Amino acid sequence: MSTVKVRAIVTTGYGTNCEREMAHAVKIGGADRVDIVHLSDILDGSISLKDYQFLNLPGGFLDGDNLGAAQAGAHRLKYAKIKGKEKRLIDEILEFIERGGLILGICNGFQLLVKTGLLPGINGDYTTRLVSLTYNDSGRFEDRWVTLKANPNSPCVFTRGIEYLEVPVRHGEGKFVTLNQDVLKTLESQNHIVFQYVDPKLGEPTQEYPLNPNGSELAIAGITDSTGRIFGLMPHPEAFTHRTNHPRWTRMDLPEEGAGVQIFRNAVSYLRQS
Ligand SMILES: NC(=O)CC[C@H](N)C(=O)O
Repeated sequence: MSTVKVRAIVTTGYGTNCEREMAHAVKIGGADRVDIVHLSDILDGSISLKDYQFLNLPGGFLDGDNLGAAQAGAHRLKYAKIKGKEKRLIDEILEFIERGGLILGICNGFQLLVKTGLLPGINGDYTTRLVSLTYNDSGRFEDRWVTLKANPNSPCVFTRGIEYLEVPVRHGEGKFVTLNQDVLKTLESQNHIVFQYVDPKLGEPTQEYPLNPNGSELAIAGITDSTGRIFGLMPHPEAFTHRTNHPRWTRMDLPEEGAGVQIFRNAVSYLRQS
């Protein structure tokens, strides 16, 4: 039995609103310690990512979605220096990745990962911005349950053993787009695509609304970097930790634990073994 203690950090502040849900999911996923930390405490140097192996970026409305969801937050991450150090937050995150840490960005956290260039992280390039998340085709905030299909060939450590997953989305800017067709082809051929929105009856990716709630290219709901250790997705697995979260729980025979927990359990197991 491995004795590695898994320490997870969940960031908050500046408009984040899913930190408690995410911390709860990480906890029942098996982490030994879960700290909810204000981004300002990292920026002022009082908390360091060095003390953690699992970085969680939750959903919300960072800076009120000003300039586009997570755009202002991405600038802070890339350009604000940590007090008393010559380092920026992004440098601390790059060191964290180098040390083998795991990063999970959900919804606003995913938007933050793509807008900084940390994803798609093709062949270790964590600074070039190649993809984005923009306004839903419907032109409105989408708050509904969707069905996802996992790519069995993706290196993503978070989705091991998952074939399909039902989870909610709640976003205004969830449409996944790429800079050009070459980027999209690379994501596909190098298995960066982790989750796609599917028609639950057919089990295949769909562009049909509302099964695909935002019009994402190739129905993409989540992607990973080349190592499989950085994962971002628009839907919320942390919002399905208990059977009563499911909209049809009174009519279905569901296990006590919600299916979203597996994402967090996989992360913790991976860290225990590494
Ligand atoms: N739930 C979320 O994290 C929402 C993200 C972002 N504010 C959007 O509406 O797209």
